Amino acid sequence: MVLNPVISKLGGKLVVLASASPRRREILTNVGLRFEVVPSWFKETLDKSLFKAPYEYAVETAKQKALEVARRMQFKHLKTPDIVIGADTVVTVDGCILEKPVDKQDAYRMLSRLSGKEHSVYTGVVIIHCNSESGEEVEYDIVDFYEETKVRFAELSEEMLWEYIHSGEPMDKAGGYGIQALGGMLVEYVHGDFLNVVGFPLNHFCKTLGEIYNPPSKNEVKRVKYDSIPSVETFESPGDLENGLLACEGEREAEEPDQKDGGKSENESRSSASPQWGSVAPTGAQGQTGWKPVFPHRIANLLDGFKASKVLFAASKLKVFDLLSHPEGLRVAEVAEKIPASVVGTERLLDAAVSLGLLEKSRQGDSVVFKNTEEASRYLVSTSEYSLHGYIMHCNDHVWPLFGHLEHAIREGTSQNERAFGKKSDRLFERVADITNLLSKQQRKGRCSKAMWSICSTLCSTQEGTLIARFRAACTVIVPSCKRKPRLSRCNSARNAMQTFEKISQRKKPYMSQVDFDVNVITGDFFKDDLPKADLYILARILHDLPEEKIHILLSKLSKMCTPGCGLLVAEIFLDEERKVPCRALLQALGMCEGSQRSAPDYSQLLKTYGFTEVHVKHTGNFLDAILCVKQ
Ligand SMILES: O=c1[nH]cc([C@@H]2O[C@H](COP(=O)(O)OP(=O)(O)OP(=O)(O)O)[C@@H](O)[C@H]2O)c(=O)[nH]1
Repeated sequence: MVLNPVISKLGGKLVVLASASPRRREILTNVGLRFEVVPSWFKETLDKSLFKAPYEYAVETAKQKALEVARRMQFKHLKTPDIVIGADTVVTVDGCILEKPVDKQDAYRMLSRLSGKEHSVYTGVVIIHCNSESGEEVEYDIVDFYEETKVRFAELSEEMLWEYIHSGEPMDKAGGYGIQALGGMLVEYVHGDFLNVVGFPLNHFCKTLGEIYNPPSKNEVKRVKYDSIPSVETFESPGDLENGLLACEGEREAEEPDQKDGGKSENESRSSASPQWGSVAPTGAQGQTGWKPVFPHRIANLLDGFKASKVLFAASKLKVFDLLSHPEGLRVAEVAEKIPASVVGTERLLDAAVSLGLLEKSRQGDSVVFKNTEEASRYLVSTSEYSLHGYIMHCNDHVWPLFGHLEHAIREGTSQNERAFGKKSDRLFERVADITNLLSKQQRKGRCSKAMWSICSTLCSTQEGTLIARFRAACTVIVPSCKRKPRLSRCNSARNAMQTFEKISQRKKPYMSQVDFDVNVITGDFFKDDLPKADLYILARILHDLPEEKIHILLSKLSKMCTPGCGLLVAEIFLDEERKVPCRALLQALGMCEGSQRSAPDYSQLLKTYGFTEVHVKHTGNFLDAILCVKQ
């Protein structure tokens, strides 16, 4: 392309736009860029008081949006994009940052503030190059910039303001107006890049690409190791709501998205991810209607997805990751001998695991050796502290056969236990026990608890001296008794529990060493047996798979046991309110028996009827989300 040789340099790369903004998509599509759209789930709630200037806030938000997508794609979609583009647009007036209005009143506040004045529009843009070539952890080369445009509004009459607000246009736009449409009528002048106001400074973007590809100046490229990426909490803490130098009084910029009645909530933003999660066929500069075929990455990945899962399962079952934790690595023949398996089959398995990023392959003299990646050592070795081996085996031995009968499950609306295992059983844990019947009693116990244990490992981990309460053969009710702090006060108990959950769900530190209470293991049946007394009860992956009447029995029991101030932490995957995401919850539902997946507000409502009041909801993006309640 003569007009922009830089854009054409991106051809053949997997470019991802980490934005739900239709305007950004259109601007980039119009110049012939081929890309996928994966809207970011990053919540725009960074503490504004931490930034010296508004553009720094916009750039950092753009960066976090893009990084969230880069990381999610790598782990959830098993593919690393080449380039991720993120952007964030804010309006500043009188030292205040205005984002998207949350409702009509908020739009009114913003627009009346802009009336008759000049303001600045900043768009922060981040271009991330994801570098996974070295076979090590993905490195992110981050280039960022911002663009400022000055805009002056005419004096706006009340009538004009309200008519514009009632048009609905302000709601998903920074500063509450769309310069490209009706909002253009409010504008007296624009100094600077018009498209920057619309949400994407195209000219600056192309110049930056030019600098990167011709070639980059080392000083401008910040190379960031994956490990060193600052993890920004996407859950709003009360502190975020209270602080914020640049957040203006009376404005609701930092409110919980689900309280917004106008702006795009997190749920909406998340749910828009699915339909757009595919290749965008650009109309191109030649015309608006010409569709060009593009490779359907998403469908291709889905086609191969089951094979990739099965490679993970088979390698885990054959204890390949245990063998390959050997520091020097092993040759194919050595692995084959130890498994034991055929050399040719082993080689295929190891090569496939390398291609999936689970193993590393290198040359040592004349031989080729395989060893675990860091991630495999951490999560796939059966004896590792954070091992997911039990969960993987549960997926292989139980979930996999069930999903082989998915068409029947859908036609009949029932779980396919009988078809898969030749035996009717209506509860998950009984089924887990069924498939372990072949094992010795001791092994059976281990298998059940291991499977559930590693599913719950985002919540807790074993350590000498710590014990977990087990009911119905699976360790899913956890009853910590605060021995060192005999009884926490109501408020402390709640806060401590959630902080604990947050720490352990981040998977960064040895979980239980962070926990300041002891945990007792009690084996039993939580429907029949008495529950032990505790200050905090944790129901991890229990409620979703229970029918209403069993939920009632369990929650009534817990409600009776809990005195005011006692906590109940429910860990499940939370659906969004429109039941569109997360994918993991909806896929899990396909194999469920009598239960149902719920959203956080559904759980909150359910628990309320048993006297538990919601204190905190945590969407982790991990295996489990959590809702913490306190008994009133
Ligand atoms: O004149 C206009 N000004 C601004 C816009 C649009 O406003 C939004 C700005 O919001 P943000 O940068 O947070 O982007 P989102 O839409 O939330 O999408 P992300 O997924 O990237 O967070 C942006 O859409 C601008 O296009 C406008 O249209 N006209």
